[in-house]
Amino acid sequence: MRPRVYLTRRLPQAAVDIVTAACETTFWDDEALPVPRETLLRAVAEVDGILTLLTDRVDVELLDAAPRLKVVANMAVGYDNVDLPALTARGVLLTNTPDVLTETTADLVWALILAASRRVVEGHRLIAAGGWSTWSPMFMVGQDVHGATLGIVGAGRIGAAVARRAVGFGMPILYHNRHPSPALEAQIRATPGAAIRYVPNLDDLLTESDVVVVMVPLTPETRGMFGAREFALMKPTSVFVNASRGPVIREAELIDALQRGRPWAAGLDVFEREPIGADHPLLTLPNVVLTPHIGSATVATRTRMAVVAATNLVAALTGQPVPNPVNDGGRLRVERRAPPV
Ligand SMILES: NC(=O)C1=CN([C@@H]2O[C@H](COP(=O)(O)OP(=O)(O)OC[C@H]3O[C@@H](n4cnc5c(N)ncnc54)[C@H](OP(=O)(O)O)[C@@H]3O)[C@@H](O)[C@H]2O)C=CC1
Ligand SMILES: O=CC(=O)O
Repeated sequence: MRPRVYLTRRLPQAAVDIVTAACETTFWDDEALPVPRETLLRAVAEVDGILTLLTDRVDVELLDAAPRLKVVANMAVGYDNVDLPALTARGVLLTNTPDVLTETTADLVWALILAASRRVVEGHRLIAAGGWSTWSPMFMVGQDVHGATLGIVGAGRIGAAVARRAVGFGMPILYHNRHPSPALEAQIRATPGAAIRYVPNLDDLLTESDVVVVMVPLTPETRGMFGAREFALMKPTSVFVNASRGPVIREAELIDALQRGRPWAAGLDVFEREPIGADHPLLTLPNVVLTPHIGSATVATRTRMAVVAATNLVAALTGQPVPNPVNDGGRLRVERRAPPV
């Protein structure tokens, strides 16, 4: 009998085709809105696998509702929406979608760096409000990006792609991870004149950088990593960009810091509680640029992510090698299990 799966959102047809070719498939037939929790809990009762988005909470309650579940294929590289220890304890495999979104997300980080540094959105708003009267020497002046020191917190796949782009802007690069990355350093130094340095102490990176980009995963260790203390260390001319996860930042403390002018400006793609509304206090600040969690949002990349998630799901349920397992223990159990009856 073919495995049964549930897709928690309407996906690009290329991904649906992969799943339906191998599995009995039901899905939440809406592209824009997440499946309501009660519907999801009912839908997973008989399934062997689910394809989830980062808007779906995969926790003990859901696992209890899905006794046959063998695999959760998350259509994202981040998986902080999933209770990984709970999945692993039950031998349920988790997969994610790394790599295919790396360059696209790095592009968006750069959009935020440039827009926040050069007041792009503020300028647009000013014109739209009829507030542009003349050219004057210090009108709408921002901060230079070229030649500025870039500090990357979380220089993994995406952070490294951000760093590669910085070489073209002539920016010296600092990075802070738990471990240095000789591969990244070699890649950057392959360009004559390009400079990169590992900074083991986060405080040092914050005091030395002109632009700070955060690209760490959300974990117990990184939750609340940036607050009033960290912002106070930054330069009064600094630009802060977060495209990782909202809860890495203590948002109320960032708002307070931006009101005080340190950092000088911020570009944010992610928020403590998403989605945020038009009444969010960040929108009262002139020195922020906000995007609605669209780091990987291009047609090509979202299609690739859906295809990768579908491929992971099907591979796990048909005994094929799984391209992107997150928890190896779960994967082994999947392979040992008898086919679904
Ligand atoms: N805005 C958006 O739309 C998107 C957001 N994301 C977010 O970006 C995150 C990163 O993705 P990706 O680059 O592929 O992931 P990677 O795992 O490749 O990179 C994460 C980096 O963070 C570092 N890191 C992890 N924990 C810590 C810590 N406690 N302190 C300092 N550094 C740390 C890691 O290095 P080390 O292990 O040495 O510490 C690693 O270099 C995702 O988890 C997701 O949350 C991803 C895609 C799109
Ligand atoms: O935020 C997106 C992801 O892929 O993670």
